[in-house]
Amino acid sequence: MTAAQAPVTDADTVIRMAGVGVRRSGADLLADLDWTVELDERWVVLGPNGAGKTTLLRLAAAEMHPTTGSVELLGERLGRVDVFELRPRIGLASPSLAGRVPGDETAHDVVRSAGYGVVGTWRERYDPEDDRRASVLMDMMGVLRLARRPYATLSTGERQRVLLARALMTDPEMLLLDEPAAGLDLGAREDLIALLSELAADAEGPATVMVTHHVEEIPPGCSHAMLLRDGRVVAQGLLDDVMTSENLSATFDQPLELTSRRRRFTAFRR
Ligand SMILES: Nc1ncnc2c1ncn2[C@@H]1O[C@H](COP(=O)(O)OP(=O)(O)OP(=O)(O)O)[C@@H](O)[C@H]1O
Repeated sequence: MTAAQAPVTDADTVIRMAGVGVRRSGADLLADLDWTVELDERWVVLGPNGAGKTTLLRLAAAEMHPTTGSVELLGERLGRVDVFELRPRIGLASPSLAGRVPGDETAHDVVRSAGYGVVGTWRERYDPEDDRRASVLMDMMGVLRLARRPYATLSTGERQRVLLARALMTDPEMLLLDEPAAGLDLGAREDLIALLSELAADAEGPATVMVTHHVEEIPPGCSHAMLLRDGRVVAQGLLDDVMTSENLSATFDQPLELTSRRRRFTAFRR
């Protein structure tokens, strides 16, 4: 391979976006976005409703293509790679995925089918190792006792844990979480944040990108942050540099005071 043919991304870069724009119906959902995520980084993406967070995550999940610019995921350029080969290397838990799970599917099947990049068991063939791994992950997430329950009968918090186990099923190189704490009660939210914090601390764990609306949900151990507003980056980089009252105020377009205590954030209007 000549130098010109060599992949532009080094092995530790899991996401590289350059000059990315996404345009739909004449509107810029994302514009002029440059972003690099390394294997050992744990990102949070924060912004108000409609900022473009889910669009960004869908690009990172190889679920859509940019209108302009380039997206490289795990060393492969979107548009030049078979996304069906790429997707099992990416763990995704998102409301849109949750909405596609057939209600009568058991929790165990929801987790196990991730290896095939499908929701809903169809004609896949599973080996005992798939079953074992699904059980180990469900145990880790505290939902093993619910393995035989239909997904539709689970509570919001139980579903989130099942989806997290599913996202980890393929031992992904990157983990993408879209509002994992949405709809959880205080205890379930704190349990989830503790779990995400543990994952973040695992040096062998995947690069992680978590989308949220709430600074309270940022798990200790997050290393980087991106603040988005109207499809544009307000600030991005090391968490401590990005998470300031000024940046947060600019992102949510109101005077906000950001405080942190024991590696957790709170924000309120001044
Ligand atoms: N196909 C489309 N055509 C036009 N606008 C769209 C389309 N899809 C999404 N949008 C708009 O793009 C913007 C960004 O959407 P996106 O779902 O990425 O935002 P978000 O930051 O995840 O929002 P939320 O926090 O409310 O989930 C929104 O204003 C949405 O209405």
